[in-house]
Amino acid sequence: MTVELIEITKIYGNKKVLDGVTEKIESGEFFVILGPSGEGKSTLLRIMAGIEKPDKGKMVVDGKEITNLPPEKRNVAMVFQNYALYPNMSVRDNIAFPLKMKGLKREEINERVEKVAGLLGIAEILDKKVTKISGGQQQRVAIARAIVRSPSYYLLDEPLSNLDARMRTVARGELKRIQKELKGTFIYVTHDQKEALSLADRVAVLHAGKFEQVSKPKDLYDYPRTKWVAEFIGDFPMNFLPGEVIGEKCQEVGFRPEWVSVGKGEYTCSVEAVEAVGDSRYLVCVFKGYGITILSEDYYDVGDEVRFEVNQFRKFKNGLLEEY
Ligand SMILES: Nc1ncnc2c1ncn2[C@@H]1O[C@H](COP(=O)(O)OP(=O)(O)OP(=O)(O)O)[C@@H](O)[C@H]1O
Repeated sequence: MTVELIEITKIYGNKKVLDGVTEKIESGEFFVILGPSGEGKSTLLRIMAGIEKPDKGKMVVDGKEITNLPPEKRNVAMVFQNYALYPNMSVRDNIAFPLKMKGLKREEINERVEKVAGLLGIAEILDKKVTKISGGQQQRVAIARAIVRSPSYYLLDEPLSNLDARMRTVARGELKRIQKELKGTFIYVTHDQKEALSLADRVAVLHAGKFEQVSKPKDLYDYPRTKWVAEFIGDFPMNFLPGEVIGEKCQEVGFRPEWVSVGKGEYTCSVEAVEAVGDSRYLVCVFKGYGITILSEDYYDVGDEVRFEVNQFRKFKNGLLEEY
């Protein structure tokens, strides 16, 4: 189902945490809200869940306004960071709980629980106590419990954060597969850009109370609309130089560390620090008095002079991307 946010505003004390957030999330979309800590991601998700009320603005699901509906009337699935399973119950009873609350018949409950357990690969542990299964399995049970009711939309707040890095990558893949099978509208909050860029159909970057950019992951990386986004996205921030430094008639140019060729070209910079990643290295350099970072496949060390050329760049004016 489509989820529309219209001018959502939230004020705590004298701080405007959300300042008119507006966006239409399409049916079946995997929509990720990305932003640094404290920008209001969880607040926005709580408003979408109905746990919190906005000071201004509306929320519309499939054309129907639900701004003032409490969570239990919204048919929304929520998976939060600190999922709480019922420790005295089996996996099966945990997943079945929301259906029992709804008063469904036993056969229907069993059928739905088994279907969702199959989807999440936890069919074999249905009769175990939740205290006797691993953290990763508990996470899946929490997801299963949230999705078993066939909700209208799904809210996920950093649901994979207590898994280790390798498990997290596997779990991401599974989550994406589940979302496709369910054809669900997933709204997922994270501060982890790798997670956002690998999961999302579209990413919304939340900054200063607004969605500063809403784009496909690749566009967000290749065409950041503001300097702030360009510096926030990427292992290293985008490099910025006054246009004239590389002979361009514009206020500023921005280029990513890998948008250069190293070992040839008309420019020279000196290496101040090196960060090795796999078989490449980021060279943190000084170029004509400006700090830049470039990616090299060859070995360079601190103090070396490096030739390079810029293969592509973006033009910026007053902190905004010029039209492309
Ligand atoms: N109930 C509340 N009362 C007062 N201030 C709050 C309340 N909830 C959140 N805030 C403040 O609103 C801001 C946004 O908080 P929120 O938890 O939404 O951010 P976030 O982007 O989700 O951060 P994180 O990634 O760390 O969870 C913070 O400055 C926080 O201190």
